[in-house]
Amino acid sequence: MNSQPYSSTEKYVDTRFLAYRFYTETIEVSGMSALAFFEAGKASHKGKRMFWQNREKTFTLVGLGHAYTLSTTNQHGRFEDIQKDWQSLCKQIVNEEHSVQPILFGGFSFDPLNKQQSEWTGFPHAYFAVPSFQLIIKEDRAYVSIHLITREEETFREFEALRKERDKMIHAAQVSELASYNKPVVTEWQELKKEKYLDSVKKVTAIIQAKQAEKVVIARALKLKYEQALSPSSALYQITKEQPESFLFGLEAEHQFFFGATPERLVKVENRQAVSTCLAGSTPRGKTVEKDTELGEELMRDRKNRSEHQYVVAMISEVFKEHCAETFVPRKPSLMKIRDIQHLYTPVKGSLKIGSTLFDLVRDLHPTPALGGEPKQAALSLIRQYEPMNRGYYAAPIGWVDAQGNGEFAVAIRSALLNKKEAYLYAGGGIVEDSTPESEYNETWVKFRPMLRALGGQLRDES
Ligand SMILES: C=C(O[C@H]1C=CC=C(C(=O)O)[C@@H]1O)C(=O)O
Ligand SMILES: [Mg+2]
Repeated sequence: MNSQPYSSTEKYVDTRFLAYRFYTETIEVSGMSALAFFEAGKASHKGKRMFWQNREKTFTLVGLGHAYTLSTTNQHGRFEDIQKDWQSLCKQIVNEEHSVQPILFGGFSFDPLNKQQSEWTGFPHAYFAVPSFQLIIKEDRAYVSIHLITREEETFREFEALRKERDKMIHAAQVSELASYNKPVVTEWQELKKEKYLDSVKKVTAIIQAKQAEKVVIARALKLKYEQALSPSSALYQITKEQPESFLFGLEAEHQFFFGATPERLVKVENRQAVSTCLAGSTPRGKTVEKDTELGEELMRDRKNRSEHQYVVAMISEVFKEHCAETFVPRKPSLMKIRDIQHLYTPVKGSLKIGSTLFDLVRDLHPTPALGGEPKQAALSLIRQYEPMNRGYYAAPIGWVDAQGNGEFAVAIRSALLNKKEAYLYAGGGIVEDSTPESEYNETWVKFRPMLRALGGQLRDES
């Protein structure tokens, strides 16, 4: 089954990987908590762990250790580079597995051309890894795979050592009492560059009114400080408990941990069927059913929010038409209601054309006008000019791909970066011609809520 990765899309072949052998071995294990397995990797794989759970909760992935990492400094061809290297690596897979496939997990930064100094010291502009130990939970069954990618001829001993380590971590994850974590205690709070943010929204709105762009997403950050170093396991525990209806992701890079609970899918490809999500336009949840319904109905009728949303639908539909033989787009949005917020939502579907891949869609979709703006390049340069920060991986594509080119990427919003005893939280909103700084500022508070809950920060009561 692995002999023909990306079967119809042999655009890229690279000889650099010919000397490598990619060994995989999978066993099925009885029920295990993904979080317990993540925690079991702490001693030996801290800084090299990953976590993913899809929105439907039908697919969970934990990766521990790096069998191989892929990165690139090529700012303009980073999506192609990662795809090409992954395809080349997959050709070196020695033994076929039928139950599960090896997975490459990682992400891209939002904008490699943004040169502002930032807190994102551990994260290159493209950062992907094949985990040494991969746990997959799907259809209520759990599988642990070992991956070994090596140029050595003699692998028997190395593989034996990996098996021993695997068994130790599985044992630890199965027998350890399921940890529960208290929320961390915040000692200090900062709204970073609040005045600059408000001023940027004002200026960008004026630029849009002067017809130099149609929509631009402007974001800001909060910085929280703690007495103790923050724990990735604790952060994942909180979002697993509190944000069940979102994609959950976590990615370690050296001593930093980027994680989040995002409702927004960038794109999924399964058996050459592609799905994306247009998500833009927001209002809080109401305290009562009546209030909630009223807020939802107002959102559906609201001119400003409908226009924010429509730019996203138009752009995603355009990209899908390029890469898909048939595209399906509902005529009007519906509401996506999640714990803290309601959004206008339009799913887009299509069947991939021969020659198009998941990475092609990621490259052409990112950033959609839900995170960048319209027109794309003008919006990106306005963000570089006016937004008082460097987004790093916030609002960027995070996700996975398997050896056959199936996979899924989410848009990394409702997210935070943990950096030792500090956390940076990010949120933004779509600026259109009738935006106001105050309402955009209030909207960011609603979007901060999932991460504030996970990280023990104060919630602002909005409704
Ligand atoms: C930019 C964010 O959200 C985007 C996604 C959904 C709704 C949005 C909005 O209504 O402005 C944003 O475009 C964020 O959560 O930081
Ligand atoms: Mg908005």
